[in-house]
Amino acid sequence: MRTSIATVSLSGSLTEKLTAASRAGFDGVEIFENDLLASPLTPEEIRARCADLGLTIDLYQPMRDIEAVPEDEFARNLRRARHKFELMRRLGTDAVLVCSTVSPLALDDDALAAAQLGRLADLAQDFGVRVAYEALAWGRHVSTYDHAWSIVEAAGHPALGTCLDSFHILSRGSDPKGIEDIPGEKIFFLQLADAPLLAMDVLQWSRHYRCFPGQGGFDIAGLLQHVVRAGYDGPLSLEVFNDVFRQAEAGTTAVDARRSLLVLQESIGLASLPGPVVPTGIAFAELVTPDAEPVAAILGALGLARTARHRSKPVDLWERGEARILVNTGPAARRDGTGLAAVGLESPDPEGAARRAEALLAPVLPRRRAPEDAPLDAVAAPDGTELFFCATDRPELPNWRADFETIEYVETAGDVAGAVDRIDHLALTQPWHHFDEAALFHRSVLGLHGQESVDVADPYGLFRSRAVTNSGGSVRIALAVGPAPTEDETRAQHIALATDDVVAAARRFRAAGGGLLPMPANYYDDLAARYEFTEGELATYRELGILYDRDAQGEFRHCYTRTVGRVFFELVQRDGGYQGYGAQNAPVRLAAQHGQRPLR
Ligand SMILES: O=C(O)c1ccc(O)c(O)c1
Ligand SMILES: [Mg+2]
Repeated sequence: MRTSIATVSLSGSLTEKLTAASRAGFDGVEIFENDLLASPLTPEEIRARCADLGLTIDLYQPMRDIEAVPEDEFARNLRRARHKFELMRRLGTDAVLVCSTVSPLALDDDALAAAQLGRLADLAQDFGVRVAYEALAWGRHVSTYDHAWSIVEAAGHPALGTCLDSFHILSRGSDPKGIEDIPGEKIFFLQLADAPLLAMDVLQWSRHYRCFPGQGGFDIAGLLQHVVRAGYDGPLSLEVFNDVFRQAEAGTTAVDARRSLLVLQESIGLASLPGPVVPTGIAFAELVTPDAEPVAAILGALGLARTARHRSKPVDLWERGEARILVNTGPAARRDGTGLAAVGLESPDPEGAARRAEALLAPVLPRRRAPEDAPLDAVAAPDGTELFFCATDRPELPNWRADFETIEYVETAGDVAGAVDRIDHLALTQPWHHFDEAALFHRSVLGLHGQESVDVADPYGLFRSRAVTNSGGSVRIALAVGPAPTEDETRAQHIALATDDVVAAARRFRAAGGGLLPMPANYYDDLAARYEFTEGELATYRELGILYDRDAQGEFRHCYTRTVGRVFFELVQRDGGYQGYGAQNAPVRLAAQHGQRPLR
């Protein structure tokens, strides 16, 4: 099906919006009246610009407060409509959206509404225009799709149909099954928007919190299935009013939008994409740093050993069990300081994973960073993190480890208490305007499941986190966004290493000279009130800065290292199937971090 996007969904000037929509691969746009009013371009120029960009103008909108009014008022409305139909002729678009009225002048009289919409359609027909009547969820007398349809049906005019908007339908809790009772050719337009499930005034909800399908809590796929069964064959058009997207870069938002439509179409069999290849583990995390020394000191204290060096680049491999961390001191690091730059995901089919990513508009990175490197499939995540699809030590596939030469190192004793053995999770802080996009990206491109989104208060604002995981939990990525007093802190990432004895791990780390993040005494007093601990247990946690959480399945104990540049490490002990990440403790941890000066 053709895809379209309302200009209101994107930021910038009309030209910027159109360019972004075209680059992302949309077939058409809905022109929002305010975008046209604010544009220096004439309607003819807008029409030409769209044509140059390969975009059709599928809808002009909105026309408001037309129907069910006293005759003298309606005469004025028709006059206004005539002006807009003339404008639409210049724009070269033949469909207009009319929202159900919110005017205090409007009467609760369906017969009058039908008669006046019929007369509007008469006039529209003279201009070759079709009128699509949409029920706003907060319409004065008409607020549900079935009510709007009954008025359109009563009017019985060929130039009058209905516009369905998933937000208005689902926010009212209407049953979308009834859509199948509307003849497909009378559904003149379909607007799609998702939204988080919030209990709030529906107008505010609609104007500020809409998001792209798959990013909220509505069953957009289910609704779309009813619309398709009704026989609708017009465009799938995204109409998303969202405070964040209004400020984000239009190009990125448009790609995010198109990705959401592709996934939506795939979910109901309207598009066929290379299937998801779910990663089975984290092969490595790659840090870049201008100065390896502080990073090496922390990794060493965490019990990892430097085991190999890249054959041609200043990259070291540190490992312990299945926990592998690359430390890259190449040129990128000198530009940007210490940070997490790349993640290797163990993939059953690296090439297939990259094909899906590409089909879902992820930027594909060159397969080789240098001629002598193993050809690895890689894409960039929305936050710029490079994701490598890896096959570690599988003879038939290129192996990233083959790029590394083993170096002599002293094997630290085998089974030490508290040794880390793998990466439990990665926490990737997202730029604030990429949060929803990041969650959809990781779910759709990588085939990971999204866990519940968690909001907690941070000393400097709201900290929001949402984890995506594979079904066994061997890949866990916590996507987060939160304000912080410094730029580095808002971009901080962390690597959580799993151990089966966090107390021993923390002690060893400290004994090896590692700096643990101290936690406030008040936190432990509160823990003592909430849970019963064995004799001495809490004193140990207090001494080491270990945090504690519990869910229905099990327990979680974790502590943090000091930050180096924009990176810190967490030691975690998960017991009995605990599924979370200690979000309860995040405000305390964040406050403790804000009070620390990072190591350079
Ligand atoms: O919020 C509004 O006014 C508005 C306008 C046009 C639409 O299509 C819509 O769904 C909402
Ligand atoms: Mg709408």
